[in-house]
Amino acid sequence: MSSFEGPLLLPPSTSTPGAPIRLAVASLGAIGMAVVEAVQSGRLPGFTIAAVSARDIEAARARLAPVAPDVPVVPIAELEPLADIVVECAPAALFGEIVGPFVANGKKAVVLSIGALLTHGDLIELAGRTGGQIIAPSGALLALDAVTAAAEGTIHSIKMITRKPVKGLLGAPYLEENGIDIAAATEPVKVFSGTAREAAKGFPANLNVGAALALAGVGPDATTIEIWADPALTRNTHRIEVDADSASFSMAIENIPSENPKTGRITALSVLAALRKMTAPLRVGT
Ligand SMILES: NC(=O)C1=CN([C@@H]2O[C@H](COP(=O)(O)OP(=O)(O)OC[C@H]3O[C@@H](n4cnc5c(N)ncnc54)[C@H](O)[C@@H]3O)[C@@H](O)[C@H]2O)C=CC1
Ligand SMILES: O=C([O-])CC(=O)C(=O)O
Repeated sequence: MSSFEGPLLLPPSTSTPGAPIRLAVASLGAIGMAVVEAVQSGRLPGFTIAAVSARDIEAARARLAPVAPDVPVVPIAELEPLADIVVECAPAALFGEIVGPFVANGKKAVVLSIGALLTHGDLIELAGRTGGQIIAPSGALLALDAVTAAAEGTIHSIKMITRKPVKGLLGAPYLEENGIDIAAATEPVKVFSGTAREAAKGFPANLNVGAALALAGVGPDATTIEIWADPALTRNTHRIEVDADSASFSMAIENIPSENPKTGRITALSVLAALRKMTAPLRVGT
């Protein structure tokens, strides 16, 4: 469950009509920095970076200096009063601390550590009570539009097969707990087969896409995940296979890693696309 135990404050605070929507970015890793750079360069009209948080405040100020010298770097607990929306892109363990204050105040949270949502159902309920909203963009995955549409009917089965370069999986608790050593692998190794819930627990920094697929479709216990470490790969690849009463489909994505080898470059772009859709006169896709 969430560690967030803050107050439930109603009604939601709002920004001045016509003013840019104020974004808080937590934190300044591969995704956060890409979002800040895009907004600062004017690629997302109508939005402004109001504040960021980081583990090392001085290092973050130095990182921001060339692109956003005036943006305040503040502790996570100080973000909410400064912004309308938070972009959560920090280690999963900080999820409740980052998202809680925003949804408690009827605000939106765009979240990337989607695996953490499986143990923070209380925050979804909280958002339901306050009028806040938790938005999980497609991130590094594809086809969530078709999965959510199929879920309006009956989905018979959903499976995802993830293949990652070895360095995209190193350090995952599941590997350490089960004594699986992939560092010296010379051919593809199947390291996990189970449910999306088990995958989120065992690979908290590597498999948010499994949790996203589960939440879009039939839930974490009915979604099947297979994970392979493949030393020949340079891209994180995800193939999903869906069988529903409305359609059957299988789709795959090959993600070019960002500066963080666990994270595909497309993830930060999906945040920009999700934010843009919030105010766009035309929305394409569900
Ligand atoms: N939904 C999706 O499809 C995807 C989700 N993700 C998830 O998004 C999140 C962010 O990913 P990346 O940007 O690649 O991670 P990253 O590791 O590049 O950045 C995380 C940042 O959080 C900072 N941090 C650590 N402790 C902190 C603290 N106590 N307070 C504030 N900041 C702190 C780190 O210094 C780092 O700058 C991760 O949870 C990752 O698993 C990543 C890729 C795809
Ligand atoms: O799901 C994740 O956390 C990251 C991922 O697989 C990718 O970027 O391809």
